[in-house]
Formats: sequence, C-alpha cells, structure tokens
Amino acid sequence: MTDDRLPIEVSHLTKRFGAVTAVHDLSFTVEPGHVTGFLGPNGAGKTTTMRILTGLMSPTAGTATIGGLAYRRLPQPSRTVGAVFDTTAFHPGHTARDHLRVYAAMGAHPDRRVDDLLDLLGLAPAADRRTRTFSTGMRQRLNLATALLGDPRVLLLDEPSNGLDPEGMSWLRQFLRDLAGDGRTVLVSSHVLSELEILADNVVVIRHGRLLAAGPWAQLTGPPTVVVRSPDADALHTALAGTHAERDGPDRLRIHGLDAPAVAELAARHRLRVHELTTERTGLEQLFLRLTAGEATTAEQVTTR
Ligand SMILES: Nc1ncnc2c1ncn2[C@@H]1O[C@H](COP(=O)(O)OP(=O)(O)OP(=O)(O)O)[C@@H](O)[C@H]1O
Repeated sequence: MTDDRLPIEVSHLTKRFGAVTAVHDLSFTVEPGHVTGFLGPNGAGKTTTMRILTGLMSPTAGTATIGGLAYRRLPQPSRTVGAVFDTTAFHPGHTARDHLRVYAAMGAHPDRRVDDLLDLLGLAPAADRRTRTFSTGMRQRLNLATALLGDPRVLLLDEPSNGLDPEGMSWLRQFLRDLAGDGRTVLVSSHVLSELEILADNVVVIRHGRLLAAGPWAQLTGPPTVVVRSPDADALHTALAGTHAERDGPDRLRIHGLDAPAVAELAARHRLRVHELTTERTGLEQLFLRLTAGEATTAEQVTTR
C-alpha cells in the first residue's frame, strides 16, 4: 500500500436491529496522526459503528470506510486494521505467548512479532503465565498486542481503558500517542469522558446513534475564562474596556477572550494589584452532560455555544 495514512470515513451510516435503530444517519471522519475519542453513553451505538467498520456487521444504509474502502474490500484487512473489542475472550489455560501465537498463525503474521509485541507491551515477564491469572491492565495490554500483530495503520479500540488504574491510563496515553505520532489512525471508544480527555486529541460524541459533536477538545469546550481577584477590581474592569469582562463579587472579575498572561500584563501596565489569577475551562463533564441531556443537537450549537 503506497499511502499509509488511512482516514476513517463514516457517511450517513444507519444500523437497525428490528425495531431498534442503533446508529442513525451518522457521519464523521477520523484523521490519521491523531488519537480520536469516540464518546457516548451506554447503548449510544459506538460498538455497532466499530463492528461495521471492521466488517463484523453490515450497515442497513450508508458507508463506513478505511482509506476509502469498506473493510471487506481492503486488500490486506488484518494488516490494515487492528481492532480490540471489550468482549475479546482469552482461553484461560493459554499463556500470553500461546494466545498471541494462535492469532499470529490465524493472520499469517510472522512468529517473531509475538516476542516483539510482548516486549513492546511490557508483557515479556508474564509471557508464560496463564491468562486466567492476568490483571485487567495486563488483559488490556494483551488485547492491544493482539490488535497490533499485523502492524496495522488503523486501530479501533473499544473501551481499552476499562478498568485501568491511573498508571495504566498514563501508559496507555503515551502508547496511543506514539502510535498516532507515526501517522496511524487511532479511534478509541469510551463512555467515560474523563478517560477520553486523557487519551484523545479529538473527540466524536454520539447519543442514540446520532452525532452530537465532533472536533478537537478545545473547540468543543470553548476558550478559557480567566478569573481575577483584585482589590483594584473597579480600575481593572475599566482597563479591560473592549474585552468581555464581568463582575463576579466585589473583588472578582471573569474575563473572556484574554488568557491569564495577557490579563496579568495588562494589570501590571496599569499598576493594579492582582491577588489571584486562575483559568477555568468549560467543564468537560458539564459539556458532556449538556450534550447528552439533549440541549445541543448539532456540532454548530456546541462550538458556537
Ligand atoms: N445484535 C444486536 N441485536 C439487537 N440490538 C442490538 C444488537 N447490538 C446492539 N444492539 C442495540 O443497539 C444499541 C447500540 O448498542 P451499542 O453496543 O452499539 O452501544 P455502545 O455505545 O457501544 O454501548 P456500550 O457503551 O454500552 O457498549 C443498543 O440499544 C443495543 O441494545
């Protein structure tokens, strides 16, 4: 394959199971070179979308492509796409090495990939332990190793952070960033916003199978607000004429459209005292609750606030 930067494109995708519409006219793009979060409450349609992307299910309508091709039309699917689903089961009597060897044989991947991946995922010391003794974190790593056997350019990971402790999260963040840094396309689902905030650069938010918002975090949460506490709040308010500032108590101002260093410099230029200067971002939890409560229904409504 000459072009190894392969975007994921979901276009007007619909999937019905009898009376249930799991995915409804869903469209979004996932760019290579970034980790993109796929966020939605339980039952939102994330797994269904990812299953369609990996050819495990057919859509009722619309398309889901990788580098412009449906999974079934990819010339070397297992070398192009690596997927991890939450439900991936291990044979409890198999060791980590056995497990990877079985999958390497199924995908006709060279056996040496097994040892390379055990090393890469930090599983070498546990390579000959039976998977039934594995912690959640080790299972997640073994899942990732399995997905990486074919050295794929696209990774679809369904809830890979489920059950990880903070150290595991920090490791996963770096690991996914390194994969994306190499031009890979990485889509990671979760129903927990704070996890995706750590792991992903961009996010696609869905609810009831429909798109709610998509884009980089900063674009979705809006610019920061600077809160200043100053005994010279009146004079500072006057000095801030032309920016959007509002009183928030006798000695406090909330300022939009300037960052904290700019506010500090302006105060210094006017020789005004600053006792406290903090930056607040629109709470991501708040954003998600607002989105999933149905106040916003399109990306525009979210980005323009
Ligand atoms: N095989 C199926 N048959 C019938 N309904 C299904 C099937 N698979 C999924 N659904 C339904 O489709 C909807 C979307 O489910 P899906 O698993 O895609 O959501 P999800 O966002 O991945 O949720 P979770 O975070 O709980 O995994 C749900 O209402 C689910 O019950």
